[in-house]
Amino acid sequence: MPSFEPETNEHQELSIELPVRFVHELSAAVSLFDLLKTVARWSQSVFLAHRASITLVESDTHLKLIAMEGKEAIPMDQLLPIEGTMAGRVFLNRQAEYMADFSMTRDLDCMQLYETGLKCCLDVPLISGNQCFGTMNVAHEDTNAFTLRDRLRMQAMAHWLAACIRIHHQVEEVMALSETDPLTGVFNRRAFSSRFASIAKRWQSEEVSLGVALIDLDHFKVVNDTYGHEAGDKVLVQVGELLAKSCRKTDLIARMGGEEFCVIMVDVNENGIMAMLNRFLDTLSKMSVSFGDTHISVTASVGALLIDGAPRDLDFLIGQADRAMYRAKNAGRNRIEFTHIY
Ligand SMILES: Nc1nc2c(ncn2[C@@H]2O[C@H](COP(=O)(O)OP(=O)(O)OP(=O)(O)O)[C@@H](O)[C@H]2O)c(=O)[nH]1
Repeated sequence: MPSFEPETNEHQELSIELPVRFVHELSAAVSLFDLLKTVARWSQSVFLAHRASITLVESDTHLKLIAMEGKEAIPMDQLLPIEGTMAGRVFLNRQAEYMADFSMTRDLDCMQLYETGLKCCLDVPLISGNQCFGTMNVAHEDTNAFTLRDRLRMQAMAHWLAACIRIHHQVEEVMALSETDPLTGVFNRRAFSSRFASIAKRWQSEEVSLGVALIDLDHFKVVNDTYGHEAGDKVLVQVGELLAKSCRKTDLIARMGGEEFCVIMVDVNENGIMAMLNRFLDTLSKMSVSFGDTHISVTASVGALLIDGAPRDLDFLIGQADRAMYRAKNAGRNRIEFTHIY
């Protein structure tokens, strides 16, 4: 495999000329995916390549093809193993590689490119700070089609792209934190309202039924007063975990505040709602939270709704569920009060 000579000051002075339309399209990209697609598309023309692609790390063992332009030599849904591929090696070693002639290659990805008539490729790592996020790749139908200058230009683009990916990940982390209840890990009330807005759209357009359950722990003040606030926190964490286990993956679960949780279920019926909630209450009443030498048990009261008719706003639903939940409290707690709204 031919390697490039080391960078010199002269190389550092190299400039990259980018088509103005490329820069305009970059500024129009509204998501990371858009940005990667735009870069792949333009790198094909900037480097006069027959194929350009971008991979991002998917797991300890695989890269994922995220954007591709030109020859579809490797299917988009195929995960690339890090072991045994040139892209994987570039990712692991964090160093650009140039395969000038595929006829001798033993790398799985290069062999796949070779089968479709491509003869050489240039891969550079996407590095920002101390992290490598994946690789940028261009391939050509002629052997030895890329130059050192191409590598330096592509590496510079990859550094810039990696910085964008890094910032995107940081924004995602901050957003996840701002949406999560720090104690239990379920959504907080703010996230609940914004996620409900998108559920409401589906509710409106597909006319599916909606289930709501407001779950309030019983006599939780006694738990705090008897065992302390820390013990109460531990109970809340385990209730959140049990609720997440009891619900479907598609259900929206949030801690509304204090010892109150809410679940929104799309496309459900009365039997489904009641079966889930009964299972939850039953497991909860048998659950024992250990705290030091003590074991704490709690129960909950639930106000449940099924709405079959026209969509309603969130305040109305919470108000109705709250009323049903208080009926459950007044009727002796550890039970469900159900209301069907047509
Ligand atoms: N440990 C802990 N306690 C909390 C938290 N948020 C609210 N609480 C407590 O939850 C308790 C709620 O008490 P109440 O509103 O009187 O309700 P309750 O004792 O559960 O009684 P009922 O709802 O009528 O069954 C209060 O003692 C709050 O301090 C929290 O984050 N951690």
